[in-house]
Amino acid sequence: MGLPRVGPKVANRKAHERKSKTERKNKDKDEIDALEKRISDGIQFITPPVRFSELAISTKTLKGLEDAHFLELTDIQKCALPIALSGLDILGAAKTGSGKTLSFLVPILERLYRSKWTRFDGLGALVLSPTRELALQTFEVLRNIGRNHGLSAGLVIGGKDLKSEQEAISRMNILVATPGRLLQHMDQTTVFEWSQLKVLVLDEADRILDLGFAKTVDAIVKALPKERQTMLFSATQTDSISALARLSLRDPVVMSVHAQQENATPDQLEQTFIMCPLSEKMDRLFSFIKAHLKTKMIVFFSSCKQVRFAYEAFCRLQPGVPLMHIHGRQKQSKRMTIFYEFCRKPSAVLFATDVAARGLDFPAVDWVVQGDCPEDVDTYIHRVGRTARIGKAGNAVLFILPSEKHMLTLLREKRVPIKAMYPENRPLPPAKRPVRSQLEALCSQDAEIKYLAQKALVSYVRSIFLHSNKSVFKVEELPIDEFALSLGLSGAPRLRFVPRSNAKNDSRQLADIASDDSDSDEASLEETKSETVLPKKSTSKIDKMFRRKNLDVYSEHYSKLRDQTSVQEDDFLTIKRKDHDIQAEESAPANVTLSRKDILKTKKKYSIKTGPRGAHHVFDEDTGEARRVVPFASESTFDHGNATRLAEEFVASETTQMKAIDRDDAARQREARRALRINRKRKEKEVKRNSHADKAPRLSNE
Ligand SMILES: Nc1ncnc2c1ncn2[C@@H]1O[C@H](COP(=O)(O)OP(=O)(O)OP(=O)(O)O)[C@@H](O)[C@H]1O
Repeated sequence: MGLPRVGPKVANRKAHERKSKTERKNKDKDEIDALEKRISDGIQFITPPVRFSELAISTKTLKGLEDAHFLELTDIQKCALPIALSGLDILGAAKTGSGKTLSFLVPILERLYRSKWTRFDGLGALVLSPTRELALQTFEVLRNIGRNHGLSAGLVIGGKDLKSEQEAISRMNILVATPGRLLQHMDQTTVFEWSQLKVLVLDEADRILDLGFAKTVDAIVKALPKERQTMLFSATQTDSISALARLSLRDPVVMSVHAQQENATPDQLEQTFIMCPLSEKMDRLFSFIKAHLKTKMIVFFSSCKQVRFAYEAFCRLQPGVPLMHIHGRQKQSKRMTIFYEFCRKPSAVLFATDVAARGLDFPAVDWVVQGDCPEDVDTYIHRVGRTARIGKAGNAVLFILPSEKHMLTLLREKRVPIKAMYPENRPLPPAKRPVRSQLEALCSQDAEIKYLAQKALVSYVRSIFLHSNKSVFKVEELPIDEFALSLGLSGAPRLRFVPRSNAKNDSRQLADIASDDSDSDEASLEETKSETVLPKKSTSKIDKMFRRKNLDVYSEHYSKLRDQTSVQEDDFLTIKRKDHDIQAEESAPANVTLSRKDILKTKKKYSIKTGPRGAHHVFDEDTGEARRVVPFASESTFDHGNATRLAEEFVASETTQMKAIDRDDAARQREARRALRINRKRKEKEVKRNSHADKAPRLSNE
């Protein structure tokens, strides 16, 4: 058998293909030579470019940009692109929504194109993003503008099958990745090769460097080749020299595009604050949503528990606008669905944690509402940056407590122009749609809402306790009981970590909190279980009943949460709290096994104060807590009695107790409502008095 004969037609086609391939190669080579010359001549620096077509970039990239309707450069792009295209390292800061993404994606495509990178050359560029959502968004932009190049690009963010990622990753020329998952591949994927890498980008660099990613990023950077271009971009610039040194930037060009401008936030962004007591927040938030039904709004809270409570409670109150919520404890697929759904809706309210605060490009957001005071000015800037993007108008409102008013000074110091929504020297007008009584009703009828309200409260107070800036966040000034009432609860749960003046075990309290994370439902659940619904000293039957009833709710949630969290593959989406003032030494006791002396002390204290004499106890070796040993009854000693009678007796006693609890609950709610009524009337009178005073003729010296 000979070789298969090739017909003249096929041979012609192959020859034609070869010819056009050679022509294409030659054309590319000519273009690359011309581009290299323009770049080395520094032509781009002579006349600052206005349009993408004026840059020294390939026709393939230019076409991709034009097809995506990117024609003119934004300020940061005008500054960064000529420098990045010439291969220099960059440290870039520019306002939110100013177009930083293209400032590094275009240079990546160009660098690989000019190096004649092929799919067989392996990894050429790496973009690190702090969150999966941001990575996905960057990847989409890259796919859009890079479609005419023959390069391969991959998204490495976890949440997907590691094996399938492992197979694909070795073929990728450009990767957009979150640090945790990338490091996992560097460790475990043997075929993954990065020794030729030319460009490294850190998007939202300050966050990647500050918030718990440091070690991961260190490990990644250490493994990458030293000869590379490195670019860092953020809306708020990091100035930590050590952080930058770790990334081994070579004489980076530092650009702070909007540093000279009067404001650190977009000029077309209208920023206001409402200073109101904590106990009025829910009323005012709901009223605000009701007053802006035809708009698209993001409402930020600092923990996912607050997000969940606001979302679930407001859903039941049906404000008349679609409500959504997004936080770090949801499954990745769910977050994606919510993200796209919110993008599509013409009007909607999205309750969110700071997982949505950075980099995400939600189109046409009218309002950013900050339901609680952000941790610092940078977080404020990133949150409000979800609106007023690329020259569009936008509005932001910050709900702030009177005790947090120092934050306003900090904001103004950092050139954030924020003004009061209502005149500061007068009392606030009453909320138009108060929801307190509805929340009360919800809490008493719906165990889930009550559970979420308790958790939201604990989590909020904890977040205030953990914030490092004590001139703004003063946990001791929080009106916790009033806040509890405003959430619909009949009282505040016990909060072990709220500092008390005579607290002897402060370090232990601190340790309890340090071991928790504001966005970590599961971790704090254990604590909340023991703190809020299982007060250790409660002894009445009602207390016991209350404990039993709520434990069911908790345990149901607990198992759901366990299911939910077990499918999450990596943890870097969880917002990690930044440098709060809990020192390592302070937090140590949580994990330290108590000394024998300490255990003996605890044993003694317990037996003297509380233990029944002669009872048999065991002591937990780790915590030193004493438990009474209840002996099992033996077959012979256990009196079974009549099962039906026992059951009837049990049901009867439980029913009596339930009724007692209901009566007690109703009385407490009546009392709370009465207090509210009195308060409201007092305020109305005050407002009336003030308005009369305003209308009264003024005396003048003239
Ligand atoms: N040259 C341009 N012309 C028109 N639109 C642009 C241009 N560059 C970027 N955009 C659009 O502006 C929006 C914001 O861009 P981008 O997300 O890159 O901003 P950013 O500065 O990274 O924001 P953040 O700091 O919030 O992450 C996007 O919708 C993007 O498509």
